[in-house]
Amino acid sequence: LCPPTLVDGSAFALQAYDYVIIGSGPGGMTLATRLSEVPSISVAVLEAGDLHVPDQNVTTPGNEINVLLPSRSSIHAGFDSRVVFQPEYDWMRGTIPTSFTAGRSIPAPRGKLVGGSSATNGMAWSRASKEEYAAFDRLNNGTGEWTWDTLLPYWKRVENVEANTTSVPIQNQNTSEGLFGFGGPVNVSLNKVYPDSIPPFLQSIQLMDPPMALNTAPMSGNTFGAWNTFIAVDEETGKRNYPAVSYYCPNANRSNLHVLTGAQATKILFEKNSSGLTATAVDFTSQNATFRVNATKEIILSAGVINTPQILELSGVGNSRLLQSLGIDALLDLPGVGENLQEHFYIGSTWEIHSNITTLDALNDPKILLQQEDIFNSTGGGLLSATSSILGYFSHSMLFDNETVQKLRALFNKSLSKLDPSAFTPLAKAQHEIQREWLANGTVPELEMIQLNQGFVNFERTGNKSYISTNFGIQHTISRGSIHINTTDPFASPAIDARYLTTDYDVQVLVEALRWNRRLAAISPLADIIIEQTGPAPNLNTDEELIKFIRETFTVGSHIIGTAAMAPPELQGVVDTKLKVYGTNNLRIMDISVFPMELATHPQATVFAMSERLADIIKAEIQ
Ligand SMILES: Cc1cc2nc3c(=O)[nH]c(=O)nc-3n(C[C@H](O)[C@H](O)[C@H](O)COP(=O)(O)OP(=O)(O)OC[C@H]3O[C@@H](n4cnc5c(N)ncnc54)[C@H](O)[C@@H]3O)c2cc1C
Repeated sequence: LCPPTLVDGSAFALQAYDYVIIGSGPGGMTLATRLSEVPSISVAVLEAGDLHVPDQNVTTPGNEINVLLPSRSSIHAGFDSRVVFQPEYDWMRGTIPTSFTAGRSIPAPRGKLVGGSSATNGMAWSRASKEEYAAFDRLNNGTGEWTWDTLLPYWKRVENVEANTTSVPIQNQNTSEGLFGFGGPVNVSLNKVYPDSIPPFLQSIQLMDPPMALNTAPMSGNTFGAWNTFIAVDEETGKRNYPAVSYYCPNANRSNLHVLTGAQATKILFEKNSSGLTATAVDFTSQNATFRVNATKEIILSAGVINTPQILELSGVGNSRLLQSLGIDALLDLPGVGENLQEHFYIGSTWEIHSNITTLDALNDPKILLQQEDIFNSTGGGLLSATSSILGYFSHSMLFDNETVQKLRALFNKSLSKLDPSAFTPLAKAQHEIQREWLANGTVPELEMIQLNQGFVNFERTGNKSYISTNFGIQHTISRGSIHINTTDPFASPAIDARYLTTDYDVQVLVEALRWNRRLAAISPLADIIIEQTGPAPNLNTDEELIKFIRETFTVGSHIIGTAAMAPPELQGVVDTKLKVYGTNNLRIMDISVFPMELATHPQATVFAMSERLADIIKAEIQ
């Protein structure tokens, strides 16, 4: 049970609030809840979507199963997601099609409901390596404010770990008190159900040359190896845990926390004075009418990596040349707004396996789906409780022979040197130097492997066949994209010029990953359960053939970051280390767009922890 949100925009706009937060994802809702712990301050949240509590489409893990599919009508078949890329729950954004993506618009799903994209995501709960957070710090002049060590107490504050670590495919997983939290709002657990295709897969990866190691402490800052991922799921009920149920519902009755849903912010208003711009109000639409809500202390933009740069630009904050070309009064020239877009691109391999092994493909059979819905609703278990839990992170030398490692290193440098330097921001150039070091030292993961117990690429949807797949994603790409408005209409999607697969290096890493998969499939005991590879087709072998396959079928992690990056002004950063927008007195950004660099991880846990830490920063400033 959850108290309802406010829905009447006119009543909401009559009041002024100390803090007005735009967006209720892990960035916005975590902050709103923590700030409203101080009874003397009032906090208002504007959320464009609705409150979906209760809603089985959201809370049943299996309903999200196909997050990785590029398009529901593409060559990929599968068990359609009930939330991702569904207009009731999603902003339905997509990239500009290019020849690099074989003419496809690549979906950029984003949750549009209380809880944001954490309500529609794959639930994986992980942290990146210490060295990657150190890059956050390095890019911000080494102030020591945003590191793995400064985030650890906040991860622990968010988490309520309740994982059963005994009947799992990788034993002895570390859940020690030094690393985890046990009293926080977000329930973190491990899968309860593991298809029988997992043990042969795990055995064969350890027989590869070089062998894949298993990692039983992947949350310790060393993420190398394969592991069984934690998930943001309630162990007892098997249901997704996300900011609506973890942060909003238990605190919804606070008299100083006001959450208005169905309310889309369209513009932030500023007053100009000698110390810079002061954000004073937000324009928003609710039930087809337009309103303005005043903020007396601060406005915090938490609209996510796509809509945050859009709202900044609509409000006159961004690259002044772009704003002027659209007739927008440029209040602040911040050329980094909307730039530095980074994402993880993945390529899938699928094999049909013997049908006596039950995989998640069984859910394609409507009768089995109904049975599993009953099982899930009565026990919180069954196939619908299972996520793709076996994953891992690797440097090139952990997967490939020395010749390939050297080839990829050389290609990184060659690809960079071929590019027009003016196409990159100073921040991107600084990131590339860090990436060059990481490649040379092999100390940071370059690829993620996700194992899926279902068909994923070119498989038939018969319901009586079983498949196993892997999905390999490049973690630190050379390419950088952008998100900018091309109209002053706040209801139009901004243009997402993602530039995926525009450099030879980014593509070749995925080619090598496909070849690694071919080698894996020949190793018993995995080889013994495989009938045939269904994607990529066995006759695709040359680089050229595999690159065509990659462009036609690659998917993304939905881990876009960086479009309002935390970085110094000389690198064209947008926010400082207190997440305040340069040139403003009181506009902050708290969402994933502030990540200064892509992390080799599933990012939601870091967004929650950063928001928890920002709440402490703001509370300290109030006193
Ligand atoms: C399909 C998918 C799968 C993913 N899988 C995983 C995973 O398994 N593990 C993981 O760690 N991460 C995953 N992620 C990423 C993770 O969910 C996001 O990184 C995280 O939710 C980002 O949080 P945020 O607060 O920055 O933004 P969001 O969660 O996107 O929240 C932004 C909120 O702002 C609202 N909003 C936007 N514009 C406006 C406006 N103009 N007015 C009012 N409200 C507005 C939105 O409706 C939304 O509620 C996935 C993401 C997606 C989309």
